[in-house]
Amino acid sequence: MTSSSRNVVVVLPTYNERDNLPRIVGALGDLDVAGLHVLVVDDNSPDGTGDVADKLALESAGKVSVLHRREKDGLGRAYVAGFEQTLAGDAEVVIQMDADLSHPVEVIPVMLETLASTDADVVLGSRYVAGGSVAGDWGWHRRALSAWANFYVDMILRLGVKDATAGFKAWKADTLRRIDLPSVRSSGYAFQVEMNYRVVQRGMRIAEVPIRFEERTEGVSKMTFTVQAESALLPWKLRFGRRPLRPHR
Ligand SMILES: Nc1nc2c(ncn2[C@@H]2O[C@H](COP(=O)(O)OP(=O)(O)O[C@H]3O[C@H](CO)[C@@H](O)[C@H](O)[C@@H]3O)[C@@H](O)[C@H]2O)c(=O)[nH]1
Repeated sequence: MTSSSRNVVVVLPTYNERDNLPRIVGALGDLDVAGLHVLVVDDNSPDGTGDVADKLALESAGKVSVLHRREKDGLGRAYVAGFEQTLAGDAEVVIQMDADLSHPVEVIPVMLETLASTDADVVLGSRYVAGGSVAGDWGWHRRALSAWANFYVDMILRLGVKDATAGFKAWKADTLRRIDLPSVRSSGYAFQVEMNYRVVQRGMRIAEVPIRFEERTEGVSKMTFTVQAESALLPWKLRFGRRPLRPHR
């Protein structure tokens, strides 16, 4: 395996993550995963995250690369751009994770093992299966909002997953190839739900492995009212819109 092999590509979307990025890239570099590559997708962050990413890429001997986008366009579209660039290469697995260290890098080998040893088409890091948890500093309102979001999504879409809004996933590259990525429009929580919906709609299987979700210590969440409103509407659009939920191959 050479340093430029890219069997497993971790896609990290960044918007104002200057302080977090070196830490997460360092933690990923310490993992014992053959052919692991990191693709940072930065939306021209005003805090200079793009420059930090370029420096990390220069120092990485080909293990880190950067996709610069012109302006902030939402987490969902940043992922889609990163996935599309990755699928043009030879990756077998694509990991999606936040760059703010809220997702535990040490679970990546578990996710890879689950993808390799089960019939799962995608594995998600779940806060709500046995063994999963959220950081103790989550206030009651955040816990309630997250629990409500999952209840709401399950009530409308019946996706069969405990943590439908989770943002930490390991995708078989072929699973992503079977999803019509250019037509994915949503962002934030809604992006996670829409991607799960696409998987289930195509008769593919989602597995969940437990994670502990940590609260970010640097920078701020980009969650806005618009993102929350989009998330509230999306399940109805998926269920009753022009692309209703119906498994097909
Ligand atoms: N490139 C780019 N990156 C973005 C953008 N918006 C957010 N990001 C990046 O996407 C990651 C997550 O953004 P946060 O704003 O920190 O998300 P959150 O509120 O903590 O929500 C997370 O957890 C939810 C529940 O699991 C998820 O539903 C949600 O998608 C996200 O993963 C971070 O690395 C952040 O820099 C954007 O417009 N462009």
